[in-house]
Order: sequence, then structure tokens, then C-alpha cells
Amino acid sequence: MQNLPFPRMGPSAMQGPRPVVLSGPSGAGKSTLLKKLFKDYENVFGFSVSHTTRKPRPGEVNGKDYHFVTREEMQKEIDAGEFIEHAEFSGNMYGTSKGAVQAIQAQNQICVLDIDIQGVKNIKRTDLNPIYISVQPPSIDVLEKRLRDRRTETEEGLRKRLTAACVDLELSKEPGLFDLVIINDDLEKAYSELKEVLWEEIKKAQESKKS
Ligand SMILES: Nc1nc2c(ncn2[C@@H]2O[C@H](COP(=O)(O)OP(=O)(O)O)[C@@H](O)[C@H]2O)c(=O)[nH]1
Ligand SMILES: Nc1ncnc2c1ncn2[C@@H]1O[C@H](COP(=O)(O)OP(=O)(O)O)[C@@H](O)[C@H]1O
Repeated sequence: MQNLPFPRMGPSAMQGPRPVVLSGPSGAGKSTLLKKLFKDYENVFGFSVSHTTRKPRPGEVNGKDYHFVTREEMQKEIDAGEFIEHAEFSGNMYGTSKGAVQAIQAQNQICVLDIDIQGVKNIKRTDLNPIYISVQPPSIDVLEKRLRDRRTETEEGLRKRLTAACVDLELSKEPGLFDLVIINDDLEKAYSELKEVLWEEIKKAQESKKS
């Protein structure tokens, strides 16, 4: 992260349920897994809505999937110190604002961040203390097929994402970077593994809602 000192969320970040970071190559299945999780555990999880300068895809809702902004708007907020982390990915800016995380933590929900590997490294320098999970495809060929079938990218976008995917898979081998790596081959199996690692936090969040 360029801006020092590294952001600290303050003591409140240490209270309440532990956040969860989901990372991994574009097209690995993060959104698909998260959609299932949010459907099955409504109110337990809250999605950290990132800012991005990329254009919305059909069906994406501003303020729900992302805060869609211009580069100028985003840079202004970064300069004002409003972001925990930010990164350039495939020609666009992405970032997690302090407000996005605080909005979820204020509701005592498990805050879920879907961020790239640069974001993971930058979050490691904060006191957010999340569980770090990498979702990975069974192979680059499968990833390419899934990205093509998703039909969200131009040929150039696809190439950039595949190049970034190879870098991501290499960097993800760093020992201790992730608490868990999930290979998303069979979706139901991958989802079971995700639920299993989050089980304790889910139980805690459900208990605290009862009391
Ligand atoms: N560092 C960082 N990465 C983000 C953030 N939001 C999304 N990303 C990552 O940006 C990449 C591209 O996201 P997106 O354009 O939605 O494409 P998709 O992952 O292929 O659906 C993914 O790896 C996301 O995890 C953020 O706030 N910070
Ligand atoms: N286990 C799986 N088997 C087959 N297709 C999958 C699987 N998981 C996800 N997909 C499909 O692959 C594409 C990329 O998944 P997505 O959740 O958008 O990835 P990400 O959010 O990591 O970029 C989507 O079209 C999705 O429906």
C-alpha cells in the first residue's frame, strides 16, 4: 500500500465476529459461493461493498454489488483516507472503504470481503484480523472456459484476467498467506468446505442474535 501509515480500524475491529476474506482468480467462483452463503445464512453475513471504476455488468446494482465510481471520485476518497485498501486490477481501480466494513460490523454481522491478492496483502497490514480463504479453479483451462461461458468479458478483458490468474495462483502458494485454499471443482463440495471453515463463526453469530 502506498499510503503510510497503514490504516488501523481501531479497537472496535477486534470485537464482534471475525471478518472473512475471499480471494482467488477472477472466475474461480467467489461470487457464486458467496451467493449461496448469503442465501442460506441471511442476516449472519454482510457483504463489504467495494468501490470500482469498472463499468457495471448487466444485472449488477450500484450500492449492492459495487459502488460504481469514476477514477477521479475514487482517487479523491482515497486521498481523504477513506479506504482500508485499494488496488489496480485489469485496468480498473477497486477498493474497500472504511465505511463499507463499518456498516456491516455495526450490525454485528460477519463481514465478507471479495478482494484480489494485492488486497489480501494490504489487509494483512491492518488489524482487521479476518479468516483468509483462496478460491481456486481446478485448472487454468477450466477457468478460461468458465470465464468465457460467463460472457462478461471482452477478449482483451479475458486475457488480462487469465494473466492475473496465473500470477494469483503463484503468489497464493506463499506459506501462511491463506488459512484455507478451496479448489472449486464440484460446486457443492467447495461450498461444504467453505461452510465448514466458517462454521464456528456462523454459530457464534447465530447465538449472539438469539441473546
Ligand atoms: N483489492 C481489492 N480487490 C477487489 C475489490 N473488490 C473486488 N476486487 C477484486 O477485483 C477482481 C475483479 O473483480 P470483478 O471485476 O468484479 O470481476 P470478477 O471477479 O471476474 O467477477 C476480483 O479478483 C475481485 O476479488 C476491492 O475492494 N479491493
Ligand atoms: N463449481 C463450478 N462448476 C462450474 N461452473 C462454475 C462453478 N463455480 C462457478 N461456476 C461458474 O463460473 C463462472 C465464474 O464464477 P464467478 O462466481 O462469477 O467467479 P468469481 O466471482 O470468482 O469471478 C460463473 O459463470 C459461474 O456460474
